[in-house]
Amino acid sequence: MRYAVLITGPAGAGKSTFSTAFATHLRMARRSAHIVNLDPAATGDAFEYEPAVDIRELITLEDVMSEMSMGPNGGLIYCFEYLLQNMDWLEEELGGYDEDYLIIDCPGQIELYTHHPFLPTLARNLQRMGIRTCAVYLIDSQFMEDRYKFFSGVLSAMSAMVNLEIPWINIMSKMDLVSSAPSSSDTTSDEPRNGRRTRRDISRYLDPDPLLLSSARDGGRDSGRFHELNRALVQLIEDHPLVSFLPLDLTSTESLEVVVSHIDFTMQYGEDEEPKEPNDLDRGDFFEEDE
Ligand SMILES: Nc1nc2c(ncn2[C@@H]2O[C@H](COP(=O)(O)OP(=O)(O)OP(=O)(O)O)[C@@H](O)[C@H]2O)c(=O)[nH]1
Repeated sequence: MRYAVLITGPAGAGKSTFSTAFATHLRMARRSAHIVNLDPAATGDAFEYEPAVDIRELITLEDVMSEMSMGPNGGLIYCFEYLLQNMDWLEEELGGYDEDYLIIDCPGQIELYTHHPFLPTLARNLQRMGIRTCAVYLIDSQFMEDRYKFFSGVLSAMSAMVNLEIPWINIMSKMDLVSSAPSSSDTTSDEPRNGRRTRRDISRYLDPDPLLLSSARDGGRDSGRFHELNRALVQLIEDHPLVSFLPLDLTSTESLEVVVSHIDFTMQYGEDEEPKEPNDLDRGDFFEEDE
């Protein structure tokens, strides 16, 4: 059995960094892992490992922009459509990897996740090739600094999940940038105190609490029609609680291990091994000392 993890998420969410850390972790556990680069705009030194398969060997954004006189956005879409027309190239490139873990680093263009058919078609093709596939969707922990930005991230994750229809894990990346030190006594407010968030604050973002939106007090912004829009979003998230996030702190081996365990479980990696119970998997030590 071959396994593929699509590493998705908006630009700068940490996809390439996570792909490298993930590959290193699997290799240290003596598992065979390879990075597949599907970003035709990736710069030469984007990867610590040479990608085993690289879309830039088929087509690069630079060539499309210069030869077709296209801008960067149109050029990227052209590259993905070109790849879809050349799935036999990808199939051939992946053909040599049996019983391997393929870590597929996807581009950060948000259209790809919300409405473009590229990723659903790619996922169907991978499954047709007999590759068990799941996706992780990263959003940057800095989204937690602004609730409106955060909920736009939640909605983008929800939209991408619905669009892709494969097993799915949402990840809050760059948790090393978030201080989770508990404040002395008050853990009821969701506002950071002295610039530091409490663990309770963080849990309200990992399991998105729609009340964060309805309790927003941002001056004139939450009046009138904007307030109505927020209420509608709160209702949507309450009615469809599809999105929760696993925290990822790449400075902690344990945090990475927890994320990898969830990915393994989602794909039922190694069917011959003892099946894992979902309850055996927690979200690491973010809340261990809480309460
Ligand atoms: N502090 C911290 N920085 C990170 C982490 N992951 C990535 N970064 C930084 O965030 C920036 C973007 O990281 P990338 O891994 O290139 O993000 P990406 O999602 O692949 O970006 P695109 O391919 O452009 O969409 C880089 O400056 C990284 O060094 C992390 O876990 N912690």
